[in-house]
Amino acid sequence: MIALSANLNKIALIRNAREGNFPDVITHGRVCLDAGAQGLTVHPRPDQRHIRPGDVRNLAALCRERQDTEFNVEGNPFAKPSGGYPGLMALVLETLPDQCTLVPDSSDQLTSDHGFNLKLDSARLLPLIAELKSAGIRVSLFMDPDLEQISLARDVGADRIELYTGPYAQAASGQHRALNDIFAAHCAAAEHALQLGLGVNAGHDLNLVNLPRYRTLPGLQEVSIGHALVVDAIGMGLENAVKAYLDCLAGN
Ligand SMILES: CC(=O)[C@@H](O)[C@H](O)COP(=O)(O)O
Ligand SMILES: NCC(=O)COP(=O)(O)O
Repeated sequence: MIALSANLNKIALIRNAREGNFPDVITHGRVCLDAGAQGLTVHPRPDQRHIRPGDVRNLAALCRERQDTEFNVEGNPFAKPSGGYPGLMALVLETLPDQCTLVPDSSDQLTSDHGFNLKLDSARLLPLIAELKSAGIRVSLFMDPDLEQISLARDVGADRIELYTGPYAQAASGQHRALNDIFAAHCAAAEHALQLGLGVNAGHDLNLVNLPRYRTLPGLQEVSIGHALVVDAIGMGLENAVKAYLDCLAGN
């Protein structure tokens, strides 16, 4: 069974558009879990454009009180603390999520748009990954489907990789020839990761149109989906949107 981890970034983005706490991120996280999502994902960024440190703390408590629910916190471990943002490592070691997905985003990026270059970052990542794992946190690295880089992910001690599916999603909305090539590259990357003993997650711009094919990726364990999930929820409601993604992942 492929786990659905609902990303709540965009709920927080709407909340931050006004003073106050409406919509309440925790309430909508609970709706996702009650609808059957196996976990929640957030990506607290230094500029706190959406998820804030308090959201991470509150969602960690929500997920802890529920059986078989995973909390996944994403972010760049090298981003400097600023304002009320304590830094990813401090926030994750304080809240102890089930999984931490390290992402090489710079602070000024609109969104995540590439995986790690471990030829450059391995030395800096090694001690951080060791520290997270010693705290009992599963570590996933946000990666492009590059076999050499995925081998380095194993070498630096990652438990899983998260395949960046942005280019796949772009191809799925355009010319199909590129889509076949890109999906084949993702399948080869997943097979390579599995042979190395790495788990395989995936995410970014997955939606109800491109997920039916992507769910056939060899050994896929978890997808984290937020942007399209929240857009779909505008039309069908959040509970129904979560159930639609779960049905899609189940092959219905
Ligand atoms: C790493 C990734 O692809 C997403 O998890 C990320 O959370 C997207 O961030 P925004 O929601 O800020 O675009
Ligand atoms: N890691 C991907 C994620 O959490 C959500 O990405 P998106 O669905 O908001 O593009």
